[in-house]
Amino acid sequence: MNFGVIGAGQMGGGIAQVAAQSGFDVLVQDVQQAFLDRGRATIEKSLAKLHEKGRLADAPDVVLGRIRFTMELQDFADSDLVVEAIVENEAVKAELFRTLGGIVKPSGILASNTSSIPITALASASGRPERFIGMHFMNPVPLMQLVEVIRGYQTSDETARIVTETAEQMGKTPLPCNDFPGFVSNRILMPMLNEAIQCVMEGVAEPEAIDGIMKLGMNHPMGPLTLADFIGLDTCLSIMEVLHRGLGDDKYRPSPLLRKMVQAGLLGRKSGQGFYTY
Ligand SMILES: CC(=O)CC(=O)SCCNC(=O)CCNC(=O)[C@H](O)C(C)(C)COP(=O)(O)OP(=O)(O)OC[C@H]1O[C@@H](n2cnc3c(N)ncnc32)[C@H](O)[C@@H]1OP(=O)(O)O
Ligand SMILES: NC(=O)C1=CN([C@@H]2O[C@H](COP(=O)(O)OP(=O)(O)OC[C@H]3O[C@@H](n4cnc5c(N)ncnc54)[C@H](OP(=O)(O)O)[C@@H]3O)[C@@H](O)[C@H]2O)C=CC1
Repeated sequence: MNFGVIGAGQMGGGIAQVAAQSGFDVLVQDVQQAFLDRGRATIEKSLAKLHEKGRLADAPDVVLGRIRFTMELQDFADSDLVVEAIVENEAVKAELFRTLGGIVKPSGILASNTSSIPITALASASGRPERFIGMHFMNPVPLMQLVEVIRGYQTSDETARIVTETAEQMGKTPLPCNDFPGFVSNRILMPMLNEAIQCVMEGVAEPEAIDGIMKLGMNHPMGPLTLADFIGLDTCLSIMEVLHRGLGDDKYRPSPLLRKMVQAGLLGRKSGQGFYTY
């Protein structure tokens, strides 16, 4: 399978890596060489770690050898499946899919790894709504089991079947859902993270105590503020805005502190500072 990935950030890099681990020929695109270099370095580090633990079937070099890096969208003409993992912004994603729809061969499937943006709207932009779907991986992709498979209004049964089988070939567990704001994962997860941020703002407890209470009290692997920093506070804000706008209920209102931190450029782990310093 010719497997395409757009965006070499934390999600795109992880998706490309797992696709290559499964034996697919992978092509990754980003808008600057520096982002491609950073993505490649992250993949190398992750492969080395998995190899050290005996969790890779092939040598890291062999897996890496299946991944090509490019800045040209035209290179995706022959892709069988392209997964988009660029910034969580509907206008930017729609523009990309308008372009990709004119490049990728007609039988190719286009998928978005979006956390919350309506699949049906992106499908319309692509010009091939029956061969468009949400393929939502979890962070960190090499370690997390789930792929949420989101059908848009016009997604065909054939497209859903191919993408489900592909996720299984990647060693993941695909679970289906329909196209509603935030799908299942972020409709349930993100309000909890937002509430934890609101607790910081209201002085209910210090960040370390909030995280500790949720880790020790609920057996969560990471506290909500650590997880928000890990996901990226900009991505968390975008998701809350989609939930608030899409469901029209003030219970999804983004915390003003979350908004302020994003305005200040405190995006969590990826910027070096969020609720914690990295
Ligand atoms: C926003 C969205 O749209 C959707 C989302 O993705 S929401 C986010 C979903 N993800 C989560 O909720 C993650 C919650 N956290 C966890 O499940 C766990 O903390 C975790 C799986 C990330 C890590 O597991 P952990 O038990 O805490 O152990 P930890 O010691 O931190 O890491 C385990 C090992 O994996 C390694 N590891 C971490 N990331 C890795 C990666 N990308 N590749 C390879 N190895 C990795 C670590 O280096 C560590 O190795 P050592 O044992 O040698 O130190
Ligand atoms: N973070 C998470 O935990 C999860 C995120 N997602 C979703 O995955 C997507 C990517 O998130 P994430 O990897 O965290 O984000 P990152 O910021 O790590 O990566 C996004 C990448 O896409 C690049 N990019 C931005 N605009 C374009 C464009 N027009 N064309 C090509 N590349 C572009 C970015 O470059 P630049 O640096 O210039 O912005 C960056 O390299 C989002 O839709 C997000 O909601 C899904 C599951 C989990």
